[in-house]
Amino acid sequence: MGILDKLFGGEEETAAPKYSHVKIHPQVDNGVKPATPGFSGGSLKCKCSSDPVVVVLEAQTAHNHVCGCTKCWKPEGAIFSQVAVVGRDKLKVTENADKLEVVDASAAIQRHACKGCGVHMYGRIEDTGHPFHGLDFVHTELSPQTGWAPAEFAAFVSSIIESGVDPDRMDEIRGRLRELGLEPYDCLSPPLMDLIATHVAKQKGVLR
Ligand SMILES: N[C@@H](CCC(=O)N[C@@H](CS)C(=O)NCC(=O)O)C(=O)O
Ligand SMILES: [Zn+2]
Repeated sequence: MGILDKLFGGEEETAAPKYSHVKIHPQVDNGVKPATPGFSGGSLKCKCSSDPVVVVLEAQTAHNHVCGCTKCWKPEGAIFSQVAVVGRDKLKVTENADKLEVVDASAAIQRHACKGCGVHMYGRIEDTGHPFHGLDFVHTELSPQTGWAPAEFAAFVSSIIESGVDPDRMDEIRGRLRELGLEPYDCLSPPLMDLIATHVAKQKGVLR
């Protein structure tokens, strides 16, 4: 690019991706696609070839993100899960609900997994005092529809080490997340952390 282009905003210089060899999750590895405007829901299906569990979501999801924690369901080979939320009143199990079981009843998020294929169909918070009560956690990659809200950030990034990822790979993994526009956080994103803290402050009565 010449000096005049630089001064007067000629051609844009876009850095070539440096970390495209680093795989995060199939839904984001080739770039994050925008949601379809007006998209208002669809279905999720587990991976069983017969009698699959089907869940219907009657709304677009929010706060989609990739999560590096050890508890969220990930597709084979992925180091991150991709998980979004939807209002619990917008989620219905429509087929083969009898195949679902709660993975860990003591966890805040009750993850309902298919006993056949192991896929987590939804996670629900039953504790009414929890900041995220009312929201269910879902993996929209299980949907045949396109148009779902894309991942916006990366959560619990350092936790991938707990799954066995070499700590020496963290720079390239955070580098790839940034290239994809998924800002890496070691807990949740600042808006969600603020939401949790506000909830706690109101519960304690230090904020109204
Ligand atoms: N370092 C832990 C973090 C687990 C964690 O706190 N996960 C978050 C994100 S999904 C959470 O909200 N967990 C609540 C739960 O699993 O019920 C791990 O990787 O297992
Ligand atoms: Zn998680």
